[in-house]
Amino acid sequence: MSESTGVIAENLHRGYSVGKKRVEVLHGINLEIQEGETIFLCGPSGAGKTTLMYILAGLERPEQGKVWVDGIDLYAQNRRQQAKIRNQRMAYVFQNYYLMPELTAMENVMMPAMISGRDMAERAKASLSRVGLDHRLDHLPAELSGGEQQRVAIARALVNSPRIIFADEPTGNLDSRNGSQVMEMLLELAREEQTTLVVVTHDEELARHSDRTLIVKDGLVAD
Ligand SMILES: Nc1ncnc2c1ncn2[C@@H]1O[C@H](COP(=O)(O)OP(=O)(O)OP(=O)(O)O)[C@@H](O)[C@H]1O
Repeated sequence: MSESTGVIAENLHRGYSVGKKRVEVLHGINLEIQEGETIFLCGPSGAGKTTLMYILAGLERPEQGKVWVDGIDLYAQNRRQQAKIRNQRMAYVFQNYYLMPELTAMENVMMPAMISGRDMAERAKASLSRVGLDHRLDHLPAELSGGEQQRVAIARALVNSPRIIFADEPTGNLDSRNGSQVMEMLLELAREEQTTLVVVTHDEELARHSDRTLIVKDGLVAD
């Protein structure tokens, strides 16, 4: 445990073996994300943006290197402790929303609150209200537009007041108007809550919103 807050990556290496072939993706990445910062990870397709984000987010173990989250050495923790850190401090927004199809908007947003055992319904309602979906509480995902589904996913991400939100191509399935709206909403809410926000996108135009943009290329990152 160290005194620092935010996310620190030290010398991250990750590659994949497919059959006899080996692909080296990350070649020793070092970076520091301050608490409350909005950071975009950009770069060409296949450069390793998602791989890097998953490692920072506790979703994929690096082959070498360390990730510190609020001073905790993430991958030195056992699986249960890692799950607890993810549930208490982190939230995720994905390109495909990953809503449970058989649950209503309200029930989807209540899910992480149930896991962490807090008062569910009020928090879920408040969170959906913040993304402008008070009138869609009882709709199933299939009864919502793409933009609305992503707003439910954002409400779900916010419900436990996470320290860090990781968003992987959050506007990738939306047209440009809906995409901008969703991105602006995510940025505004993260700023209001002083939540650290890490966004992966190949759309450098969106990166104008960030405090800092890092380009992932050739296995390394550059400002
Ligand atoms: N599980 C896996 N097994 C084998 N190779 C993988 C695996 N996951 C990723 N890769 C390879 O690692 C490289 C980086 O993938 P990654 O998804 O991190 O890139 P990206 O920068 O997010 O790309 P995009 O913008 O196209 O989504 C790619 O060449 C991909 O084929």
